[in-house]
Amino acid sequence: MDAADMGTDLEKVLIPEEELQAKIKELAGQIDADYAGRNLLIVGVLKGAVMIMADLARALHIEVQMDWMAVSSYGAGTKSSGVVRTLKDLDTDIAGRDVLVVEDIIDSGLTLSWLIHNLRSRDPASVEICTLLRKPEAVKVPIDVKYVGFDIPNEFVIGYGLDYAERYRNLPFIGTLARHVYGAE
Ligand SMILES: O=P(O)(O)OC[C@H]1O[C@H](OP(=O)(O)OP(=O)(O)O)[C@H](O)[C@@H]1O
Ligand SMILES: Nc1nc2[nH]cnc2c(=O)[nH]1
Ligand SMILES: [Mg+2]
Repeated sequence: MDAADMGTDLEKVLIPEEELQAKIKELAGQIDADYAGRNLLIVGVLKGAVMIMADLARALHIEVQMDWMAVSSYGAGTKSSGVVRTLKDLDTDIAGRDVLVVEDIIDSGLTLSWLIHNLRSRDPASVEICTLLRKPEAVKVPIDVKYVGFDIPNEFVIGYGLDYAERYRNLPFIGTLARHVYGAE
């Protein structure tokens, strides 16, 4: 799916595909350097982080293991409920492991602050965060993030894993939606 397939639903492209891919290579270079000689587990947060996990993992030169958690704090729309639920836990025992949580976006920070707290209670050697996007103006819970792709304005974005009511995850860029798509919300 691309901009042309969206008709009038697309308001604007915020971060084009080439910029995303260049940034992911840059992040991978930093992670390669920081975790050289270690045994890193990267943890993707379903479903939004699927694209960044897939591209980041392939851009890394170090060997990593991959696991997934599914947590949800958002309903069908654009507002966080503030209540985080575990929908799928890790398959891996992370005690003593170096863990890097990979996320698509930090908005309020509620999802990751809950998740990091949850993972730290399992006695890992280290837990760090890599997020493709962050909204500095929206953050309600400050979070220590080691790797950030882009700081973006406080707008609801879609594409590259990020959905609106489960739509538009399969766009290769980050964009914003035209007002008419949200309807009466
Ligand atoms: O910082 P926050 O305000 O908590 O928002 C960020 C989280 O919200 C989205 O996930 P969502 O819960 O919508 O599920 P999804 O990844 O399956 O789309 C996004 O992928 C992050 O995980
Ligand atoms: N699609 C999408 N999901 C989010 N979850 C938290 N913030 C956002 C956002 O801006 N877009
Ligand atoms: Mg998510």
